[in-house]
Amino acid sequence: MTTQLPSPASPLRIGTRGSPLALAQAYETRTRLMRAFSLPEEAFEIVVIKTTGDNRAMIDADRPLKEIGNKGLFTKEIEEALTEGRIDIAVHSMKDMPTQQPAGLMLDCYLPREDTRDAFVSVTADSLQDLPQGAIVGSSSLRRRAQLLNRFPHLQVVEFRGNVQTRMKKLQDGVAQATFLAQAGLNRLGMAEVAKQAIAPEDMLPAIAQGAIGIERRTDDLDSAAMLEAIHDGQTGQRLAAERAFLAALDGSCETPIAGLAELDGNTLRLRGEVLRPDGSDRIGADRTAPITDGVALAQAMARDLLDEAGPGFFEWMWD
Ligand SMILES: NCc1[nH]cc(CCC(=O)O)c1CC(=O)O
Repeated sequence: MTTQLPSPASPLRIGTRGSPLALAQAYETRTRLMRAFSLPEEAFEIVVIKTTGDNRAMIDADRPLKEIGNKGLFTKEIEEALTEGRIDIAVHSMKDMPTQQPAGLMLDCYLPREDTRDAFVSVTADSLQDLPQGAIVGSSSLRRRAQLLNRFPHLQVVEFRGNVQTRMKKLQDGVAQATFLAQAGLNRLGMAEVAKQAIAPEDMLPAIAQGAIGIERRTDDLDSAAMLEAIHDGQTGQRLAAERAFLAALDGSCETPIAGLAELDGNTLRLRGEVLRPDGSDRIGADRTAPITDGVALAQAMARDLLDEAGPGFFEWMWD
C-alpha cells in the first residue's frame, strides 16, 4: 500500500481547539509530520474548532467546570468534524479524552510525553510544603482539590479558573496564595518559569494521561493511519494503555478524583493509582509493578482491588 501524502494543493487538515495550549499542540504535531515526511508547512492546514466547553466556559467564567458539563465537553464538536470529514486528524490533550471513542474514530497515535507532574504556582511561597497553616489555594480540579485536602489538611481550597494570565493576576491580587497547573502545559507554552516547583507524584499523583498528546483519526482512513504511525511514541502508548485501562475499569472521567501514573523501567511497568472522596476525607491507592506486556491486566486488577477496598458507597458521588 502506498500512502497518499498531503501537499499544498491537498493539505492535511489538523483539527484543534483554539486555546494557546491546544494550538501549541497542533503546531507540534504539524512539525513532527513535516519532519517525518519532508513536507512543507503548506501541506498542512490548522482548522480551529470552537467547542461547547470553550463557549460555556467563556459565558460562565466563574462557574466550576464540573457543573457546566461532563465527558466530551471539549471534544464533541471536534469529533463531529472528524466524523463528517471536515478535518482529517484531531489533536487532543489525552487528559481530557474519554476512554472510549465514538464509533468510526480511533486514537492510536501519541506524541512523546511531556512532564507528567503538576506545577506549584505562587507569588508568596516557594513550594507546597512552605504554605502556612490556613493558606488558601485555588483549584477547579476535583482531583487536585481532593488530594490537597487529603494530604495537606491545613490548607483551604477555593474554586479557581481561567488561563495562566488570569490566574497569575488573581494570585497577585491575593485571592489565593497558590494554584496548580500541569507542568506540561506550561512547558509547551514556553512558560516553565511560572512554576515555583514541579510537585513530586508522592505529593500529588497526576491525572491519567497528563502531559500526553493524542491524535485521533477515522478508523478507515488508512492514509492518516500510515502518517500517524511514523510519529507515534511507543513508550507513551504503553504507559497510556495502562493508565487508561485503570480509568476505564473505574468508570471514571476527568471529572472524578482519580489519579494514576505509569512509568517504565526497562521491561517493567510501575503503576500508581488512587481514588479519593471529593472532600479528601478518604483515599485508596496502590503502587504495583508488572512486565510491560501485562500493563493493561495490572491496571484492571488494580482498579478491581481498589473498588473492592472502597466498597459500595464510596463511588456514589460519581454519578451525582
Ligand atoms: N483539564 C485541562 C487541561 N488539559 C490538559 C492540560 C494540560 C496539559 C496536559 O496535561 O497535557 C490542562 C490544563 C491543566 O491541567 O493545567
